[in-house]
Amino acid sequence: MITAVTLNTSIDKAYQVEDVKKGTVMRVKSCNNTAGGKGLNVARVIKICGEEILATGFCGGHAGALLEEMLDKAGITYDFVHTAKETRNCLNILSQDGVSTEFLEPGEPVSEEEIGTFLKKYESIVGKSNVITLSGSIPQGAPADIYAALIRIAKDRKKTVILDTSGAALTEGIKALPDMIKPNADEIETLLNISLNNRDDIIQGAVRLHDMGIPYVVVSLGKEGAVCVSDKGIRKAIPPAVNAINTVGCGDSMVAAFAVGFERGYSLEEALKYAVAVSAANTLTTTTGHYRPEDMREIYERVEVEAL
Ligand SMILES: Nc1ncnc2c1ncn2[C@@H]1O[C@H](COP(=O)(O)OP(=O)(O)OP(=O)(O)O)[C@@H](O)[C@H]1O
Ligand SMILES: O=P(O)(O)OC[C@@]1(O)O[C@H](CO)[C@@H](O)[C@@H]1O
Repeated sequence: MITAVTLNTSIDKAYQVEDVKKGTVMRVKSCNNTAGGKGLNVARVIKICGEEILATGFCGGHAGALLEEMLDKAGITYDFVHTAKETRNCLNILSQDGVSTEFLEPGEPVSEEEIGTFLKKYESIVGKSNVITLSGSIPQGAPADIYAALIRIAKDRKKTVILDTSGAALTEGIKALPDMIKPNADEIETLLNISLNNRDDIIQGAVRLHDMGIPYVVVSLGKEGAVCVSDKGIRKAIPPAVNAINTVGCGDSMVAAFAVGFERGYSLEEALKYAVAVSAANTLTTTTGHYRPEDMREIYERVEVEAL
């Protein structure tokens, strides 16, 4: 089983509009609500991939109840700590030119008691999982090293852990050496306190992170695909050109597919090719953290993998 942790859940609202014009009244053409926060996108994609998934983290209030209802409809098993405060909303405004503008609420604080309850729940859940994904921002009230604590608990039980976050949560989290991280170029710059000027710099940055003791460092490069630095070498996978309509959740789709790859024991090449195909397929639907299997299969055949 794979467990997807989302500490800062949200009801994600994807608005389709003609255009975004600051200072005007804009009518929304359609609104697509999904159970969000990065880890729930991961959970949805893992479910489509066909693996057993458990979603956990915090949720609360009416929005929390709605979120659980959405997961029920999607057939995703969950076990959340219910918070006294309401789950947040995040907005993704998709204009007709394909540009996406996101507004992410910070979310309400969680209490010390709620964190304690979650840690107990997590310990029991981890025992039943093979792979754990830790995704997204952390709620106010949670310590910056909370992911480091979750990684240590999982690694003590010999589980595979993927960490996908940013800022202080990432800086602190990598100290516990997760099995995989998926930083973008900005995050590598912050982690290593360097500036990256080209593709070679990005790869060298990823190599440095790998040398610190992180077995898989995956750097996603948008429509150019992704590079993975690992003990088995450095591989790059490039997707075919696609008509992307919504790139929000692509990073989460990539994490989901890697989690599935670890669960199934894929080789480095297989896992990277699969992750690039799943994440590229995610761009072809307006639903965040979703893909059509037929799109993925068609893209998979055309993903090119090369050794660097
Ligand atoms: N326009 C695109 N065409 C094809 N594939 C894409 C496109 N955009 C993203 N992808 C796929 O999704 C993966 C992740 O995308 P991206 O690099 O944008 O991630 P990210 O910045 O980490 O995303 P997020 O903000 O969702 O965490 C890419 O490595 C690629 O495989
Ligand atoms: O605040 P977080 O959890 O870091 O990011 C939240 C979020 O932007 O991430 C997803 C896209 O990756 C969206 O579904 C969601 O709104």
